[in-house]
Amino acid sequence: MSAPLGRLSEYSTDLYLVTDTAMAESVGRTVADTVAQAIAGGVGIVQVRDKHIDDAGFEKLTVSVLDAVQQAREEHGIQTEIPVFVNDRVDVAARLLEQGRKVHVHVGQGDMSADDVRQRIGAEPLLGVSAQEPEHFERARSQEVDLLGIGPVYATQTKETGRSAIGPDGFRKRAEMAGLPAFAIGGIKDHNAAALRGTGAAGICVVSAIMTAPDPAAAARSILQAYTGENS
Ligand SMILES: Cc1ncc(COP(=O)(O)OP(=O)(O)O)c(N)n1
Ligand SMILES: Cc1nc(C(=O)O)sc1CCOP(=O)(O)O
Ligand SMILES: [Mg+2]
Repeated sequence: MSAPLGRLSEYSTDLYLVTDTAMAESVGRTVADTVAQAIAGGVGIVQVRDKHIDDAGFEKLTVSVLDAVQQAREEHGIQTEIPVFVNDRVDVAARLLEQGRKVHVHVGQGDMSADDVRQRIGAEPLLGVSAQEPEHFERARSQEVDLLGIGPVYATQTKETGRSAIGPDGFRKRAEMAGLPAFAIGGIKDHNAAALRGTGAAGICVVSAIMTAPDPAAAARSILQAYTGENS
């Protein structure tokens, strides 16, 4: 059985986009443009992820994404808020929060601990944690964590995870024991997203299939349809 969505229940959780600057640039787009187009296709959560720029550059990138999200919502009449997560950079997130910008944080097992992140950003922002093992789930349940990213579900070229793909069944088993809203991540494309339907996922996370797509709105729509089985 999947965990209740908790504080995520006010959002559209089915499709979560994690950005990659180099991928967007490789097809001649900015991250902000790609995010705006992906929102038109149904993305409901965004995470800003860039391992190559410094904190000042990352802060600027995140502000450009926050502005693009706001504009896209206005343009497409989207009432539901679209949360923007900062990947890893807790100091940047804290600075943006101090400036009154609404951001959230996602960290992995090798990053700052969830307890320390919570201490730094306060109670209000959402906190996501990558988790693979039962002990990760148990620890996250004892912390103020809102969601888990579990993967890689399929093989991925985007990140060297050092772990084998767990497949939809592996994801289902982990989502069942997680006790927190669980997002599937890793190698998810339109041709394999349907296998994640009914696995207890709160949603699916996608990087390359949207960031490198010639038409990010069409790509998002197609992955979302495959996953939910519904036509938009
Ligand atoms: C939603 C989501 N799930 C998992 C990850 C991976 O996080 P992490 O293990 O910290 O690896 P990096 O993304 O930092 O390389 C994620 N970013 N988002
Ligand atoms: C950032 C990330 N984390 C993963 C994990 O398994 O924790 S897999 C991954 C990259 C996913 O990219 P794509 O959709 O292009 O395969
Ligand atoms: Mg990380």
